[in-house]
Amino acid sequence: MIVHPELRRAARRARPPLLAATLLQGAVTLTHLAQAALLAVALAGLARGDTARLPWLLAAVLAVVAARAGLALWQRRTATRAGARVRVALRDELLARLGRLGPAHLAGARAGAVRTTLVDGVEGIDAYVSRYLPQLLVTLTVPPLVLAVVAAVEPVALLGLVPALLLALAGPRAWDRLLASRGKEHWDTYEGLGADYLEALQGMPALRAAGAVGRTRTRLEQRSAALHRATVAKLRVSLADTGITDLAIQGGTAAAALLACWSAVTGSTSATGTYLVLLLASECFRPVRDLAREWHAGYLGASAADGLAALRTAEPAVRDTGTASADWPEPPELCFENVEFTYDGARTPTLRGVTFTARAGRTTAIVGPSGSGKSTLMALLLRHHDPDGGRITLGGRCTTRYALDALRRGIAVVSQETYLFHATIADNLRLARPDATDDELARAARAAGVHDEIAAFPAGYATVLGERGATLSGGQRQRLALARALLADAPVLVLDEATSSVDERREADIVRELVNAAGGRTVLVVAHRLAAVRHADRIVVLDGGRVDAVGEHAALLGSGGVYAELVEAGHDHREGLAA
Ligand SMILES: Nc1ncnc2c1ncn2[C@@H]1O[C@H](COP(=O)(O)OP(=O)(O)OP(=O)(O)O)[C@@H](O)[C@H]1O
Repeated sequence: MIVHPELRRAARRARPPLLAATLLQGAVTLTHLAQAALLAVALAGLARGDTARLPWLLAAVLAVVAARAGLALWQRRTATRAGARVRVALRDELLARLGRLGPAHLAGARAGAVRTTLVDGVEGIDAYVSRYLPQLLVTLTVPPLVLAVVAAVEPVALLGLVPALLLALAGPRAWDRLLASRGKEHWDTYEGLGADYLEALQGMPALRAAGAVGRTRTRLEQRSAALHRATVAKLRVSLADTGITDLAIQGGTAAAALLACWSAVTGSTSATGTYLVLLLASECFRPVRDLAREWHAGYLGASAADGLAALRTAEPAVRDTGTASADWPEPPELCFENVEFTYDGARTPTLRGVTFTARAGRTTAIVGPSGSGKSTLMALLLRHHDPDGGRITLGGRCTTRYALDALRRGIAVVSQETYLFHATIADNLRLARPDATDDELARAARAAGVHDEIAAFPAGYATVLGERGATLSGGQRQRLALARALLADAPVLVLDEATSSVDERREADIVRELVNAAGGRTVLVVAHRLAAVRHADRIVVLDGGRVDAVGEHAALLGSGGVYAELVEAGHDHREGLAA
């Protein structure tokens, strides 16, 4: 009888249908009691040779059976509705929470584990809440009622029923802690296996390239074997639990029957009373038996409760306390003012006193050696983290004063990791703006340098992409993501290595086209290859988390320093390739 607070909280979301399902479950149980009473009267009549009322009694039994069938169907439907309400509300809440947690949380969590919690964990909660909980309430109320009736008819039978009932309900509680820990063990293994499989599937090209497919298969087999062991261990405890319940039920029923027969033989009870006790003794345990059955359906939910609670209550890396909307009348100016930042657990700061301004409606490039902190700057701008010192302002206001959703909607981002969905090209583009016309799609795709290729596909914009855009080249994927960002029509556009999969000559053209298409937006371009950013209005050079220089291409090149070294390194690399 594990009632985790998370499960109680889940149940509160569907109180009315759950209450109705519980009452209907109670009504179904009462039909069993009514049937037992009618049969007891009929059997007692038969024993006395009185058959006059028999047809009526049998007709009443049939009516009760029919009523039960109807009530059971109604109950099942109501419980399913309650379960669906819990499931939908819980998934919505968890997805919203994941959205708020943002990439900072996902960097530390495994996608497969989160998927398992969201899908299987929530399904388990549904079974627990819609099936186990109503049955639990019925089990706690109906048997005492039956005992009261038995006490009125044949008190001595209580000597068999009460201890057995107490044993059936309280005995398995001794296992609760073990049951909970085995359930958790099983859930953790299950979650880990799900995460491993997802990772192996997504990383198959890398595994194949590294010749590691066989090793991964062996590891997955070991994980599967561990899951099998955890399942058996869990079942063993669960079966011991069920075994005790069954033993108590059978012992209690037999003892009550013997005591009722003894009363009948000694003549201290009427025939009707004896039959009633015999039949009620079995009915007294029916809810307990049903509870044991529903427990197996709800056990997964009870095991997943910790994981769900952890996800639901995980704290985002930043607080969403701002209220300002990000509807700037003009593209906003962006300022980094003395920004300091160190990742959790890192020994050295990633950004040290970064100060620069990206002018409104202009293109600012951020360049620097690998690891200099370019992507971290973008992560701070989008408030995946907040600076430890200094501040970032957009349109003259600190980013923390904007509502997070509004801020992120105001900044369209294309990063080096694009995500395309298993849907048509048009659907993928319209993610950014569902009401965009076909002409607007084509215009954005043209600016991103991908329209001609789309038009050359037999189905054009109706071409269905493989999962994660697997049926496109890396460059095509990036350019589609660029088109999507342009369609979003946000006043600030961030291109974080957005064209790294495009060949160098094409990259410079695309960035130029994009900046034209961005038409007065405030654009930030992070790029390794300097050809792509040499025409930017302003270039910020980062080195080791500090701003090394700010200026235009020619001036930066002329003054030597890190920028000139980067340009030089680019030349050397190209010459090396050409040689
Ligand atoms: N989530 C993280 N947790 C801890 N350290 C991180 C995290 N992300 C980045 N870092 C560290 O912060 C530093 C800056 O990384 P960042 O990705 O911002 O550099 P970058 O200039 O964008 O590099 P690149 O050009 O290679 O993409 C690196 O030393 C990196 O190891």
